[in-house]
Amino acid sequence: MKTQNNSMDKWMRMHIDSNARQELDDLTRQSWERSISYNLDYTNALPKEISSQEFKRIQIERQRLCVCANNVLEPLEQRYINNGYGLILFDQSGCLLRLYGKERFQTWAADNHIKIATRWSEKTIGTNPFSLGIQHEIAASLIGEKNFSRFLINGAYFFAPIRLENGDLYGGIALAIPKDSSSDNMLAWTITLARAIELQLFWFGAASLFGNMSDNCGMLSVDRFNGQVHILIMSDEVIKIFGLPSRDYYYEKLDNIIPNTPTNKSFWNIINTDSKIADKNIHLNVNGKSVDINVSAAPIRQTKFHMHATLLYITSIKRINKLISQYSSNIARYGFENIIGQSEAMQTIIRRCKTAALTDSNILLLGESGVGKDVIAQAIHNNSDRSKKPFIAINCASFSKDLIACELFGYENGAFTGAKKEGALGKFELADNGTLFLDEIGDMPLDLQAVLLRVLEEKSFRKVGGNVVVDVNVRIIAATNKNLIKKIANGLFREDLFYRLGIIRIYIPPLRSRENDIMILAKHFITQICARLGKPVVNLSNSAAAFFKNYPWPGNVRELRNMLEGIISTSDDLEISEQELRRYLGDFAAEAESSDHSAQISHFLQNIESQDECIYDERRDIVRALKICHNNRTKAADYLGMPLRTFYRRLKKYGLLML
Ligand SMILES: Nc1ncnc2c1ncn2[C@@H]1O[C@H](COP(=O)(O)OP(=O)(O)OP(=O)(O)O)[C@@H](O)[C@H]1O
Repeated sequence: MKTQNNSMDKWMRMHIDSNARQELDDLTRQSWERSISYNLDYTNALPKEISSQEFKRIQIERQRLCVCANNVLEPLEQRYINNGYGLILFDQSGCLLRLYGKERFQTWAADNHIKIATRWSEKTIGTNPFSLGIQHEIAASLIGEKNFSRFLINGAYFFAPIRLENGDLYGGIALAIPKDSSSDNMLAWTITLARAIELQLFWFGAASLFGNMSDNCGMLSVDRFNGQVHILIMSDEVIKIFGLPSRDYYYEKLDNIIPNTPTNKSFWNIINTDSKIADKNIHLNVNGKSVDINVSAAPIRQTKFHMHATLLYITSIKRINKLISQYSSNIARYGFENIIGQSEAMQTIIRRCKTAALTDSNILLLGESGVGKDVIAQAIHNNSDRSKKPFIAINCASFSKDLIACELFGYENGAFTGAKKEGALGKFELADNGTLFLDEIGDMPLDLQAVLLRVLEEKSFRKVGGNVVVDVNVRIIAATNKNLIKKIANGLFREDLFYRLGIIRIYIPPLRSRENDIMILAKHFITQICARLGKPVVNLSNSAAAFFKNYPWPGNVRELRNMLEGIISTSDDLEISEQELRRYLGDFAAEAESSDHSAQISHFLQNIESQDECIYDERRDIVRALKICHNNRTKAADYLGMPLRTFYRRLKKYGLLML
């Protein structure tokens, strides 16, 4: 009783006599001076109570701190903490989050107004070790009378800050004990506990960092405790795949995020059976949205740390499909540097294509089969702003009428018998933000042409069997070896689609009319083929070279390359002779010789319609646009995708202003 009275006397003296405060260390004394200046009622000063709503918010915000502190302190609370003392967890603002200790401690704490959902600041309760430690981010201990408020003088308090890896203050832990029971090394104990909590925070922080290392594959790790499944790691990619708001989901119950409903049964089976699985495609409903994922999972058991977790690697099916497409046939390998051609025609084409690549307008490539439309489309893509995005090609002639719609727009799950369960992405979605190359556009069925036109105009579409509108940002490059003008005249190709696709129209002439390119291309292919076959580079004899120039090349560049490959791979001669060429071409060579040049061409090209009409005729296009738009110039300019001012300049240029 005497000591208690002594302590009370000392405490009173410190309140009324500044000399009595000289024995305090500097930081504590300064805090006392400030507390006195606040005019606090030190006999009744209490920490501020926090509303339950605010406290709930703080608990969610500091979920990570609470869980990591629980991991360290709960085992202590159960086994080692004796009845007399306890531990107190604070957040970085001095909010008391949790008390750990047996019943006697809890009662003692309550008697001294040490309760959860209270905020401990110097301004409300005067000098106390918790706010002192938080304010200066230091370990602090205050015993009995060194505390400002009457309610703290019965105890001894040892506070240690809890910091994150980057040094930021995250909270604090305090050991509280009735004053008479305190001993010397208690601050060291508290600091050790704080370090243990920091280590937990670091470990989970590092695990999350690890989970975020890949942008493509998400990591979800869950922990099983008392029959509940909690989230340990949910990487940013998983948050994105599930379409959830971006925040910390640490230790949230998994079924709050992915409800354990029949739709999500396959996913919950993985969690509940806790087995190892690889690459399972799963359909989920998260937050009311359908999500298709590919999952690999592995259980983690760590007995020493009581860890019973499952680690899941999650990738969106959308992404996998995209990769499959990207890495199968859809790679734009060619740049303009790979396009060989010294002829004036080819040089002009390359110049025009380079300019066109910088715009976002649709491009229509016209020309016979094998002239290089595909390689030019790739080069345009690679020279455009979209070069880092997908280049997706589709050959419109190689699908049936029904299939091509699925190929272009994809389908929803169960859209038709035999459809994949998880549905499929179409080329439009795969090409989002990139380029869609519609090869052989002249062979697209008429009804699909109407759909395509709508997609080009609205920049959105519906999947086959689906209702959801999918927005896309795709640049179209279309190509054809068909005479579209003739097709339009025969009602087989939509005129409006022709104009929409051919905002920029580029005609690639056949090889026979690019005489200068034949030998350059031949030499280029010879070097390339010989290198690939590991053979010394072969020459062309003079007469073979002369034969080359006179041959009509109905198959254009493709034919030239195939012929050279056929000859080089079956002969060991170091020179390609004219005889060799004749032998390879057989009847074709004889035919080529037996008729005059123009007859040869028409013979070989009987299936290829003249492209001359396809050559870009701007005047004709403008007249046609005006006719379609009933002479409304604004509409006609829009129809051609031309700025109005340019349109007027063209009207003037072609003497059409009076129309
Ligand atoms: N200027 C060129 N330089 C280099 N290689 C070329 C050139 N033009 C065409 N080729 C090659 O010729 C072959 C045929 O070209 P490509 O497939 O681009 O023709 P295409 O006009 O798209 O034919 P199709 O109409 O049949 O689809 C390809 O292997 C391509 O690499």
